[in-house]
Amino acid sequence: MRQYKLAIIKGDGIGPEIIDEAIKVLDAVSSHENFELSYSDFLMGGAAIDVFGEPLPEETVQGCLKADAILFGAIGGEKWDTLPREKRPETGLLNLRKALGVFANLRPVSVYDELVNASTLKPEVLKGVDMMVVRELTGGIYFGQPRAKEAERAYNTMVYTKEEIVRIAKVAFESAMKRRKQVCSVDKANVLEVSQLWRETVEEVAKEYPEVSLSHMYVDNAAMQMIRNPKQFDVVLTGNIFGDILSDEASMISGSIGLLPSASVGGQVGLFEPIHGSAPDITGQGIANPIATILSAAMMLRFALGEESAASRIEKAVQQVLKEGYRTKDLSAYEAKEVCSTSEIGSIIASYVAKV
Ligand SMILES: NC(=O)C1=CN([C@@H]2O[C@H](COP(=O)(O)OP(=O)(O)OC[C@H]3O[C@@H](n4cnc5c(N)ncnc54)[C@H](O)[C@@H]3O)[C@@H](O)[C@H]2O)C=CC1
Ligand SMILES: CC(C)CC(=O)C(=O)O
Ligand SMILES: [Mg+2]
Repeated sequence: MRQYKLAIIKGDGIGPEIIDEAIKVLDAVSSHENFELSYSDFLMGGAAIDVFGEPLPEETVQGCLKADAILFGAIGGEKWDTLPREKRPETGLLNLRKALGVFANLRPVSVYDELVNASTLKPEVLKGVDMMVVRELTGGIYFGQPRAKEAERAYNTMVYTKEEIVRIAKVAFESAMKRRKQVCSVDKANVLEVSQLWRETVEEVAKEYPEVSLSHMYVDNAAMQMIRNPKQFDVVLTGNIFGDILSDEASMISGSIGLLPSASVGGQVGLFEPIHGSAPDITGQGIANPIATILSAAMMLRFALGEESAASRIEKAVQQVLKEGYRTKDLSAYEAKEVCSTSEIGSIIASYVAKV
């Protein structure tokens, strides 16, 4: 029997609630598809600060490096917000991504027919949206030096090397080759030198992919175009901060940030994480939507473990459950037959895995 070792990082806030549901679904699909998963828990973020005094213990990095894949919930919360930057949960996540070398974050955005009314956008604008945001994840302004916060002045630096741009651009073009063969590179080349290098380099990489059409868009326009006409996008290639912001925006095309999964790849081991954070405002209420995490687990099965059939079984189960009108609170206003708790919808999806 095929066996895989997973590192599990539940994290903070709703992290443990949503990961528990993803594991329920993984257990259901593995028994059905005849492979075995073993889980090892590791601490990170605020949970690790409380135990070890640091957000990313070495034990967690080593455990992750030994795993076949990592499933991650979310980190952060008010309790740790006053700590200096190096000690914060968010820095732990950035450092984990860097330590794993996962420079490419793939964030697919699509619209379920059943949720077409869940967005504030019109159904005709939404129907058929299918885009892939390819976000650079281990460079840019979140990592650049120098950085400092002084009493009267603070600064960060956005840096990209040509090598970093080439490798993420290749991921975007390879993705486009399997899709509708269009890449829209999003930058701010009208004001930022780093974006000028980004644009020139993406142009160079494009020459290796003559079948793919490349366009460029400034990030402010891209934010507007995503709402005006999201169907125009196939692959959106962008840097760390722009991709972070645009993908949260894009989640509202789907209807809720609780729906969007992601795969952080390109390193030794893949990290699979919902795009949202730890949602302290709803923690412990049993109302978080676990679908983004469940779909991240599906991406993990596909990209890290090569279990395509299991991955698509999970995706079909999620679709069927939404079709039948089961909704968590974030989506409850939209043709809900039944409003479910986090745990209820996880169990329903797990039970549908065998039926689809
Ligand atoms: N990958 C990660 O672990 C991330 C961590 N964070 C951290 O999370 C904390 C909260 O950050 P926010 O800016 O509030 O962003 P957030 O993504 O945690 O929440 C934004 C809003 O979306 C809602 N939401 C998020 N996930 C949901 C889900 N699965 N189901 C239903 N509703 C959901 C929340 O209730 C909140 O109203 C901060 O400490 C932040 O630094 C933020 C983003 C990513
Ligand atoms: C620590 C943050 C950069 C996390 C975040 O918002 C994200 O990766 O989407
Ligand atoms: Mg974000």
